[in-house]
Amino acid sequence: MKPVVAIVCDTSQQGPHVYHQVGDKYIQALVRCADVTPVLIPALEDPIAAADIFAIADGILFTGGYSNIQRHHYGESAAPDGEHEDPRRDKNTLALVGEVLKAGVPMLGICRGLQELNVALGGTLYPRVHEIEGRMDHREDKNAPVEVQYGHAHSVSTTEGGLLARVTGESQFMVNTVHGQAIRDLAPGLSVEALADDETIEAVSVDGAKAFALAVQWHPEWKAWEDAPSTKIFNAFGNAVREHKTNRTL
Ligand SMILES: N[C@@H](CCC(=O)NCCCC(=O)O)C(=O)O
Repeated sequence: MKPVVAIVCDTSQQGPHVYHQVGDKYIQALVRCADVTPVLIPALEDPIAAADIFAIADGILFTGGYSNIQRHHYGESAAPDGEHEDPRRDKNTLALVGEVLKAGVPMLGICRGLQELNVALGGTLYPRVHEIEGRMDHREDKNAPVEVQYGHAHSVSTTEGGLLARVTGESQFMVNTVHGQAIRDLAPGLSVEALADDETIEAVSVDGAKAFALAVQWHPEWKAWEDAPSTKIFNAFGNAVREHKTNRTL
């Protein structure tokens, strides 16, 4: 049996109903480049216990998502009306991060997932990084075709000797960019794994983690099999998940 990777869903309101959902590109990247079986975890009001998730999953993927983390989680006053938020996802993922690290379950965070890792461990975000002097606009052009939205947009430079540099074998490579928020204060216990030219933190790892614990601000899941660094990130995550499955005692 292949190892299982759990993905906590986004929620969205469709008419009178709440739906739980995960983008297909995350599922495809896990299947094709990590060789694991993805399972979707609904973002319940009363979150499923971490132990119950770990009983069925050998790794956790924290995906990207169009919603923004509610600002009170990182000490800011509420966002203006109309902000796209997903409090249910916040409640589920922010609590799960600490449990994942405590249990030594391998994790990969992508975009919102990186932001969740940072906020869960006590870091803060820029709610609109493009409004900060000297920073680039890291958002996609929503009117462009999706291939352009998720096409290479800027380079990142990896930290020498760091996890991401070892996984990709690269000191610099091109990434896409689809985010309006970004790390402001790095949480204690995280290390920078890559920076953009404007100093935006693009990847982090967890110091002294018991298992693979990497998060990136860009979207390696987008056609991961066509982009060498993306393939390597998912390969490395898959290998860590396989190792955890082999060694776990529960
Ligand atoms: N909303 C946050 C997070 C950005 C993010 O995760 N974007 C992903 C978009 C949808 C997807 O590709 O899954 C921000 O804007 O910083």
